[in-house]
Amino acid sequence: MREARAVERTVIVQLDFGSDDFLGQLEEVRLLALSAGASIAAEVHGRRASPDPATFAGKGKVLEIAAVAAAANAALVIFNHELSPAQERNLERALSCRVVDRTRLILDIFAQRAQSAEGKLQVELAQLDHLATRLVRGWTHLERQKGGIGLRGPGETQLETDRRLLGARVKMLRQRLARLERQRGVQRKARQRGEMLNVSLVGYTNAGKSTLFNALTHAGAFAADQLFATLDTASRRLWLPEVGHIVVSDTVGFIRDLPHTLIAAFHATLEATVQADLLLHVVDAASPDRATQIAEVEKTLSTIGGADVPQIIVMNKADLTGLPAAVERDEYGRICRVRVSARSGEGLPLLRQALAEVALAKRRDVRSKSAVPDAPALSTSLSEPLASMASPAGPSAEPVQNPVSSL
Ligand SMILES: Nc1nc2c(ncn2[C@@H]2O[C@H](COP(=O)(O)OP(=O)(O)OP(=O)(O)O)[C@@H](O)[C@H]2O)c(=O)[nH]1
Ligand SMILES: [Mg+2]
Repeated sequence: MREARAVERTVIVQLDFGSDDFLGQLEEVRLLALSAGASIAAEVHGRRASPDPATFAGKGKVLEIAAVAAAANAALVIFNHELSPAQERNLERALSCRVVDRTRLILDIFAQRAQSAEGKLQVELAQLDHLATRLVRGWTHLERQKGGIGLRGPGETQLETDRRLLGARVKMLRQRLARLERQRGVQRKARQRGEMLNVSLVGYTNAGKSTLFNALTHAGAFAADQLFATLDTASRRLWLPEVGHIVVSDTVGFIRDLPHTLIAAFHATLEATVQADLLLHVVDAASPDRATQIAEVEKTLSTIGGADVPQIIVMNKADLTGLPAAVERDEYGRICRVRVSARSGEGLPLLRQALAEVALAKRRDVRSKSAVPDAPALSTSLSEPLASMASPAGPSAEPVQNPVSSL
């Protein structure tokens, strides 16, 4: 949609309202800013009981930010918070430079990354939604002022035109998206009816989903130490010995407080993502924030209808934690957690085995439902791959026979 912009000197502002994860959130906004292409010139932190309604930060803090921004010759101030349109406006006036809040920052990264026609439409829709609230609120604000002094100016006409154009564009984008969604729905139904297992990689941004996707499928998906490196869903077939092909999809990562405009615009894609037979929930096991990140992913999954889809937790980046590859099984004997390193490849045989078990279970299920005549032959072929994989002769078999209980 847009060319990557020139590097902008940026000041990051984060206020502490009593969060128990101030440092984790600070680390995250740094990575977000860098992912958007900003250069971080300075940071301002502070503590407050609650946001100031007019300027979010208090008077003294706003003066401090202004001084820091001027000294750093910054063109942009990023607030790692959600600002109201009025707060944004007031701050821009007080700081004499552009102010971007967390939502707009994330929207900007999405806008830079979108590749597919659908992704671009979704990001534009989210941006217009975001802009619309600002225009509408700006408009009421202006209306009130102008009503007071009884003047009508070009600014008002401009806003009115923009608003009408905006409405038309939003409508057109929604129609185009609906068409693409219908097409995809048809493809998905066809896929789901089959015996082939559909697996989606989900997880917090930067957890290593694309790296794992590449390691499993030998696809060339873009993986980078950036937030939201992936925006478009990519699917590849993965061949598993004794099972055949399964389909694995790599998707957009989740983040704390994913802007609701984005969830709304990406709803169809996200929903399609989680309508898989199995979710591989990839976790950056080396991150000190992994517990919060897991909880955030669970939260997002439940808003997009994915809470009930079977899940295997993949504790990734084992090379950084120094812990060995391992699997953990639930009370029914099904693999529920795997520890791997997508980078070194350690533990991937265990993950493939977990996928094979689920794929075979789905096949069994589909065949028993449709009561195909060759069902008895299946039970033989089913037991073979599992037995051969569980054989102590196989290099990946050992940890499966001795599952660890605390990954
Ligand atoms: N040390 C180590 N780094 C890893 C591993 N897996 C991924 N990474 C690194 O983590 C960073 C993020 O990896 P990606 O695969 O792009 O992560 P992602 O979850 O797809 O991220 P988004 O698409 O941005 O949501 C990259 O720098 C990877 O090289 C791993 O097993 N070990
Ligand atoms: Mg990715």
